[in-house]
Amino acid sequence: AGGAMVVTDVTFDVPAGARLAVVGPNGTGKSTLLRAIAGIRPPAAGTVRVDGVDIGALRARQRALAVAFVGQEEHPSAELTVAEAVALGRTPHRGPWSVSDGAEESVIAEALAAVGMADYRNRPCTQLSGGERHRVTIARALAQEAPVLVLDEPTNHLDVAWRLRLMRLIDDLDCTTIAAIHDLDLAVRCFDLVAVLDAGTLRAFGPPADTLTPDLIHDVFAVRGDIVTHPTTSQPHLLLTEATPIPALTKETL
Ligand SMILES: Nc1ncnc2c1ncn2[C@@H]1O[C@H](COP(=O)(O)OP(=O)(O)OP(=O)(O)O)[C@@H](O)[C@H]1O
Repeated sequence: AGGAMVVTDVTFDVPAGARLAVVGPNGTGKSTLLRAIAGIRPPAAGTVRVDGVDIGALRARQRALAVAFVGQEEHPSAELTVAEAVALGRTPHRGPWSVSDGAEESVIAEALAAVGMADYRNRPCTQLSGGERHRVTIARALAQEAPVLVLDEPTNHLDVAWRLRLMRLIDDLDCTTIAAIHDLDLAVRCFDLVAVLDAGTLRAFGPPADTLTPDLIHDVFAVRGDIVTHPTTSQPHLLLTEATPIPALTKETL
């Protein structure tokens, strides 16, 4: 309330099960949009519907059953063990008096295994690296088993191998996934749809090849984007370089 509108005029539909990458320069409104989608900070105007239901009208528990969210700098609570932090994802599924049973335990174990943290289950969250903590918060969201998973820059803190594993994981999930992502090459290769935000409005929306064109990349990000073919796999990749050629170092400039 009282704040300026950060994101305006954004309307799109994501088919169930699709993977949507939200891209755009820093400060363009990606986190704001994702928080609105997840119902964390409802929009001042407009609605977000999951399977036709306005999530702004849901109580917290129903909302948590509909959408799982991982924030950009979210950390598991320090006093919890890894397994306890992931178990929090099961809270909306539990009745007030229910205790954890075998089925609950197996969901938690599966989520931990998906992010490679099974061997850390009894470790306090304080004794984790930044990337490990981040993987635990992703496991917590997976354990929530919501039909929509919203991830704000999920590759942050992850090493190169884990960035690619996370993309594989997202690919294997049955749920709809919406992720803010800075790596445009990953957006092109690993997502079905791309929403390009530019200064708080939706600049383009559609399949990666139709949205992340060299012209649009130049316009929105002020860099040069070239689609190149991987020498071994023949897959298209997006190569990003500075828009203006870097002057070659000559004897005179050295
Ligand atoms: N709590 C806040 N109060 C006021 N303005 C905010 C607040 N949080 C973010 N903003 C502003 O809203 C705009 C959009 O921020 P947002 O975090 O959604 O951008 P973003 O696209 O996720 O950026 P980044 O790529 O840097 O994470 C920015 O101009 C930012 O300065």
